[in-house]
Amino acid sequence: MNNTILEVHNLQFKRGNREILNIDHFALYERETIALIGANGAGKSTLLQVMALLLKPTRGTVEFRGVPATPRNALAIRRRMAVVFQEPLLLNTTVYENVATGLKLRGVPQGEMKKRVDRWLELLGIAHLAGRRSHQLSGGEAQRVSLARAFALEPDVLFLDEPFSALDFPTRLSLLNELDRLLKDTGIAAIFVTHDFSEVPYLTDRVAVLKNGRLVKTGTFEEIFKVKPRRENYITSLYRVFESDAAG
Ligand SMILES: Nc1ncnc2c1ncn2[C@@H]1O[C@H](COP(=O)(O)OP(=O)(O)OP(=O)(O)O)[C@@H](O)[C@H]1O
Repeated sequence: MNNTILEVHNLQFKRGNREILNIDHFALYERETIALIGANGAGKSTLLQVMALLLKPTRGTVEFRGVPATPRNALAIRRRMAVVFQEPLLLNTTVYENVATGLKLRGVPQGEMKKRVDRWLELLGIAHLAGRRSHQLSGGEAQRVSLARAFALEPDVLFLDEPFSALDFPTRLSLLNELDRLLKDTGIAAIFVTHDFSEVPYLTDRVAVLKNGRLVKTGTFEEIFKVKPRRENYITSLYRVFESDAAG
């Protein structure tokens, strides 16, 4: 995993006179998942949006596969990326159309588009909801649609900004597990923003810690937390008990 897919150099982002980000260097490698963690207001969402070319840095560069982003190539680079936000931000239409729209806009031919939409609805367990309108979905279902929409674009980089923080624990747990498997299967590189440390062991090859807009540490889970990553915790165990009771 040593090829860099996304890199920032000498990055600064200001709002008015206030410096929000100041980062010398940060890189995401092919096939890796980075958990970007930090307290509220540390600058995680801002960094994610700068890397996704949704916000322009005040200083410094964002490079995609070694090529610095410029106003001329930004759209082409953005088309190699997909973003999933905390709010699913679905269009007021069917689940199928929500997943298909981005592909239509990118000129994917009809046959290929249908194949991709069907595949991702199936992989995210929502094929039965294809004809359902977005306002008739639960929060967990809506976030599955948002993930299907992002994966169907077959991006090189997926940005996830606290995608599950509004969901209940069982839903969050199953989506974290599924997302981990899908990222591994597809090899899509990802940056996963969270302020919930219990989510970190699920989606992490490396952890990056942001504090007051500065990157204070990057390393493996073990290097950062000095313990081995364990997904099991008492809430998971409680949930299993509840599940087996419900089943019995
Ligand atoms: N649109 C905006 N206008 C002005 N200031 C903003 C805006 N968006 C964010 N900020 C400020 O920028 C700083 C970084 O915000 P950001 O949302 O990136 O942090 P975060 O680490 O993602 O926080 P959280 O975990 O609460 O989502 C904060 O001090 C925030 O108040």
